[in-house]
Amino acid sequence: MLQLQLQSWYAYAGLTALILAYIVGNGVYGQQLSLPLKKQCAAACTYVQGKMRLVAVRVLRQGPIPQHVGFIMDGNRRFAKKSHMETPSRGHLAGFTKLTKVLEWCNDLGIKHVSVFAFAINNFNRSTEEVGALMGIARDKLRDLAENSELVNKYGVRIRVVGLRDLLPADVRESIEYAEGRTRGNLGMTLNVCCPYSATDEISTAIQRLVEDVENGLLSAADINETALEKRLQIPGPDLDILVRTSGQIRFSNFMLWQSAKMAYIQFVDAYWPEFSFYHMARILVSWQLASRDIERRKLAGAVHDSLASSEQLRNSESSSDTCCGDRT
Ligand SMILES: CC(C)=CCC/C(C)=C/CC/C(C)=C/COP(=O)(O)OP(=O)(O)O
Repeated sequence: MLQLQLQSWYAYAGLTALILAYIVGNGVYGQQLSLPLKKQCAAACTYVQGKMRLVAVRVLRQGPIPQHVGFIMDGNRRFAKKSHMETPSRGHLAGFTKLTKVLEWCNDLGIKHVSVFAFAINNFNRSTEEVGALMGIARDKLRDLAENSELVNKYGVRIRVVGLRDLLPADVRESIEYAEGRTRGNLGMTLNVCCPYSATDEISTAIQRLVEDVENGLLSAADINETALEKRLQIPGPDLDILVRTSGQIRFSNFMLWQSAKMAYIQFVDAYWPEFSFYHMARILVSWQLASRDIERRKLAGAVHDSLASSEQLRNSESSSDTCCGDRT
């Protein structure tokens, strides 16, 4: 056992030396390194990073793990420009690739619900080419994800798409139905893809549903409360524990406002979405873990406050029904 550990430490030490040699060598003699050697060094770097990530995941899993994390994947076009890509849509493609990585990390960390802002309702105002490219990505990649990815086949990720689906072209809707259908029974992580979505639309649609249910006699007007509205929202599952927005912009852009209203730990990251790294993710998780005891205390206080408020409400409604309407039987 000890021998095995020693051997792997030797391997790490060897690889670290190789990487250092690469960094130093590349800086000093960079032009002289042959291409195969450069490739080998780069592969060694990736290998060591992967191993370090596994160790970090193990350490992080010793602490509390958030149930639901939301991502505003911002900065794809600026990334495309900065990287001299041909079109902004290349940035969105890079954004999708990063999304699959992030889902892998979340799965490894044991996060059960992930929600991502893939397309805002007002993104339809962008150029025809860009909207077309984004629709193409949604059509092809959602099908691909459901069909061929390790995330779905090995880890049992369930895909759900939320938002105003009727606004999407028929071929995109078909892919969505395929992806949702194929992953419906999966019990691993749930991925909510918000597309085309806005939080204010989600809330006003829920209000509309409440009104319809009251009109159809399925709900009494007296029973309208937070819980009744919540049940009619499109994004299921627990409230957000963490909301991450990349690209350095400090705003919510109408994403999951209801679900982040109570206790979401908001994190703005100064990197474009395709640049978001495991290091960013780990740093966010550690700071949430450090704050989590305080968050739990506040949640508890909030729950006590809510239950006091609702019993007060009940008393008031009982006394007002006593005085104004007589019996409720
Ligand atoms: C199917 C699926 C889940 C696809 C996901 C692809 C993806 C990452 C979409 C995000 C699209 C978007 C509008 C990002 C915001 O960055 P921006 O375009 O506003 O960039 P900017 O802030 O630099 O202008």
